[in-house]
Amino acid sequence: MRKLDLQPLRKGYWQKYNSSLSPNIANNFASASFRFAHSIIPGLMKLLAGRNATPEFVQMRKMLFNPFELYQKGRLDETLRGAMGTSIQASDPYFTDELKSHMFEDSVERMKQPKLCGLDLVSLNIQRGRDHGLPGYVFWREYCGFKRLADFEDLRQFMNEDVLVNIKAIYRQVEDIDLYTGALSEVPLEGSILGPTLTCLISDQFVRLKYGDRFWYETDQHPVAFSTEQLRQIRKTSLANIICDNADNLDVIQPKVMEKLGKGNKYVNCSEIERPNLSAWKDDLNHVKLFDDKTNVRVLNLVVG
Ligand code: HEM
Repeated sequence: MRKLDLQPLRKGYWQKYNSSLSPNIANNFASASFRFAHSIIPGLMKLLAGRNATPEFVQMRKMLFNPFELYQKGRLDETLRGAMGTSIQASDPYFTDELKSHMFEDSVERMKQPKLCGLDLVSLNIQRGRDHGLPGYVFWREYCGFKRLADFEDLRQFMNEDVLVNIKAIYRQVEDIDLYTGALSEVPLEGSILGPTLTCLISDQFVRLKYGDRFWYETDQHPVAFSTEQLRQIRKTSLANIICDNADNLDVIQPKVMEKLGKGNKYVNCSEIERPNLSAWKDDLNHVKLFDDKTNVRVLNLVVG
């Protein structure tokens, strides 16, 4: 993130907009690479009634297409508390059965349709890559600048034995391996949850989304640029403040929501979390000159009256 300058700035404008880069979403990103996150989803959703309460767990199949649960008193806050206190699963080629065998199973029943078996998200992902015409894993490794793979033995350097056994049992040749299967089977890089191919393809997308975006919020290009004061206020926004402001009655939160509670990330009161002050966006009608200052006021009165 730091090397590619993907971190938000703490102050000032970001001046690396590049009009020759396309911020479009790449086919590989939507049909395979960014779906890696399906592997880190836990099968049970945690609900926490209070910070010291005993957690309750609900199978994911019961929650998909079921927002009605959240309408019950206290349920929204229990869900948010539970989600903030849940760690991700390992990013690997293994998935919860809730997504592999039971996806949307209960929602069909709720719609009073005859009971069907659930869907398999992993098969859908692999199939989606194929019907979008994605070349195989071997192609994408080369695309990322890695050495061309000649056979299954070449996979040993970056895949574990158990994974390799499965891959060899399913695919006839190394060129047949789907991008989704191959990329998720790589051992993650040190300090990361992604292997080399996913790191390459996902960072390519994020670089283009930022560098190729003429409206990037930190741009200094007029007329789209925010004022320095507006930017200062935007930088006070955090996921913690958004959750506090939108929950029903959440009293405390960890400031770094996506990180575990602990030293350096202890509960603080929602009222103590910094928030942006929106007065930096207040219009000063005296500056909107239609003819002169006097007529401006009269025109507005006419419209209102
Ligand atoms: C409970 C959580 C989730 C469920 C049940 C879910 C389910 C799905 C389903 C059913 C599809 C369409 C599959 C197809 O027919 O091609 C899909 C697509 C996708 N998912 Fe997920 N997903 C979840 C979470 C996530 C997360 C956390 C990420 C990434 C951070 C993600 C990334 C994607 C992407 C990039 C697509 C393709 C979107 C597109 O091209 O329009 N999903 N997901």
